[in-house]
Amino acid sequence: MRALVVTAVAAEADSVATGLTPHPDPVTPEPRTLRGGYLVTRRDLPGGAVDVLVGGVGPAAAAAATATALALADYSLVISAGIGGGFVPAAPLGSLVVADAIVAADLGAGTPDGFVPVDALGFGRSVHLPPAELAARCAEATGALLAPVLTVSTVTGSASRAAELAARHPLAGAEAMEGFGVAEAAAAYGLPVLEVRAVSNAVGPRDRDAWRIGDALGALAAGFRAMGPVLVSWGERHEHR
Ligand SMILES: O=C(O)c1cccc(C(=O)CC[C@H]2O[C@@H](n3cnc4c(=O)[nH]cnc43)[C@H](O)[C@@H]2O)c1
Repeated sequence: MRALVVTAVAAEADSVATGLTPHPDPVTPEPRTLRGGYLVTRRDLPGGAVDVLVGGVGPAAAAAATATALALADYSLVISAGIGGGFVPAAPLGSLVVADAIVAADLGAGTPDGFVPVDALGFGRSVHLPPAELAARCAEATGALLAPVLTVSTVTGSASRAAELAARHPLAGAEAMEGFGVAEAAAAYGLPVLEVRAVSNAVGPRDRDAWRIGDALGALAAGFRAMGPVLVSWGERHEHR
């Protein structure tokens, strides 16, 4: 199994790499290599390896970084991972959400009758579906909520916006900014995609003091520690080469 994990910032990449390290050493800085202009940390797993790449914030940066990495190396699975906003109470602070759907929640057109998503406009897709079995196994192994994860270009900052998104996506568990970009690049290479988010804040009124980024990064590391064996097993059962 050769997985590419794409995060927005280095702190998220460090959490993922720590989770995939059997005996992490908190003192030794992570050795990173530069590949195609992006910082990458390598983790070896039984029967394969995971490359953790720092791709930047937002769907465009994530898509560019993912497509660059997929053009330079051969992967069998792509994962968008990082912190995200949780739709509470379903996804409380410090919890994990594994996407059963990766949704472009603000890609489309505003009309007098409301938002029309890009697929309804006839210009492409607004949803990517992870492999159902793999997503379910990852959620089970990590204790995560299995739910749609929304990709937005602007962090929700009001109760009205949160309500608008929840009304359109009543099952949504989390909101972030990179998943759909990663998924579009993965789809271009015919690769399966996952998204895993650790909840750092509640989706709603902007309250920076309420963000718990440190706790979310810890949950992200724990999540990848639990996911490691699931990824290895899935690779053994789904890769015949
Ligand atoms: O409102 C602020 O000033 C503020 C404070 C801390 C972080 C931000 C971000 O814009 C972080 C975006 C970054 O983190 C992910 N993320 C985390 N929570 C959310 C959210 O509620 N909605 C969307 N994205 C979120 C995101 O994937 C980015 O990588 C702002």
